[in-house]
Amino acid sequence: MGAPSSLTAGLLPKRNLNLQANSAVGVCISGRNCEEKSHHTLAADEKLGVLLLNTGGPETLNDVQPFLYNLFSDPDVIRLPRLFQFLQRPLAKLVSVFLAPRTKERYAAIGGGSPLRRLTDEQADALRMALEGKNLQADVYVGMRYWYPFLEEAIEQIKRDGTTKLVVLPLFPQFSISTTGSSIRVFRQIFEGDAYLSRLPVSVILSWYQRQGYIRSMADLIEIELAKFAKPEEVMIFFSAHGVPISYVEDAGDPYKDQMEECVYLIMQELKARGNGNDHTLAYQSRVGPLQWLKPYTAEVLVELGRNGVKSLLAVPISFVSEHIETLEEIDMGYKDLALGSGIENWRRVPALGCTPSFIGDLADAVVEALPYAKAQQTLRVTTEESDCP
Ligand SMILES: C=CC1=C(C)c2cc3[nH]c(cc4nc(cc5[nH]c(cc1n2)c(C)c5CCC(=O)O)C(CCC(=O)O)=C4C)c(C)c3C=C
Ligand SMILES: [Fe+2]
Repeated sequence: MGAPSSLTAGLLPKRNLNLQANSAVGVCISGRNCEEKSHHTLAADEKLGVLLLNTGGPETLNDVQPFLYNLFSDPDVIRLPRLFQFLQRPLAKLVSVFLAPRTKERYAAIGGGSPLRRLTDEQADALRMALEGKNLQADVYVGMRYWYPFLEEAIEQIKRDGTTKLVVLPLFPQFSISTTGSSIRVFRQIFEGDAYLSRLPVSVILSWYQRQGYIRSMADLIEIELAKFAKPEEVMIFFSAHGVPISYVEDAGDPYKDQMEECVYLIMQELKARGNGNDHTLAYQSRVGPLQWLKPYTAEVLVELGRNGVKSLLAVPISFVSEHIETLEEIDMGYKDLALGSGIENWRRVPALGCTPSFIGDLADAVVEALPYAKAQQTLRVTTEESDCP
């Protein structure tokens, strides 16, 4: 099983991360304690559901502004002091209208919309089949935070289908308040006060970046791309993670940065164990707005590497498991042009994991391992002392 999860090492300080109120879920921090592998049978009358969480993305250019409005209306994306929270929606309107024209151009450059819905549906199908291969019948649902199919719709369907046990699996390897945290908050709000849902045993996988199956799948993809360079040993492996404002980490206790660093460390360890001694670096992309975000910024590091004489670079998107605008446009177009203009001569990018069989198989294992932790009417406690995982 994966390396010890740092999630439990105080990475979710009790300070501000508001995940501790009453909730009808158990927590399985997958890859850490849930060792009993892949052998779980459901009673004949049980109906298992797996809910995949993702952001969603605009499917057409007309969807872009309302998608951005939904995104910036999220108090976990623009975090306002309580006193100013009445400004959230007007601000979301303003920012979404301001950003829409440029964002539309960017979605136009990747074919007129986000592929995220199609790709997530494909992952859901692949996961359902992988579970079937482990003799586990499950309905796999997709719940998007900011666009169709919305999380709320997915939960309605889960109820309509008479689900008797649910595993919640965010498609983000690392936990951030702005991604998994936001979806789980909404999930809990919906569950509270609903008679059926509050009795439904649920297991939430908060992060899974340390799972061996995921780490090995990433290392496989990196090795495949490395082999395409003329001199693989001279390639700089450049991990580019989605950024978040620094205040998330420093003030709100977001474990995202620590998990990201540990994730990169584990992938590099795996590559080293396979005999790859490449240099590597981690930087953060996709900054929006005037705040300071996690540093170093991807654009700045690329320029610096070019200036320092790095000639071959392999970009590895590390916070995403499917292709979307930030891989297809931001990295493949923006950062690639910048790198080539800065002196880097050989550029390649590792594809997102998508439906890579070893990866989907590992997600299926994570689901199976989470099952014993499904609980109803429990307190969702995710700090060191209070995790439900033994
Ligand atoms: C780990 C993944 C992500 C983190 C962390 C994250 C934080 C974050 N994002 C914004 C602003 C935007 N996000 C947008 C789209 C978008 N973001 C993610 C992932 C993370 N976001 C995904 C998967 C998507 C959908 C991509 C698609 O193909 O549609 C957008 C719109 C697109 C763009 O401009 O790039 C914005 C804007 C903030 C402010 C934030 C942290 C606070
Ligand atoms: Fe985002």
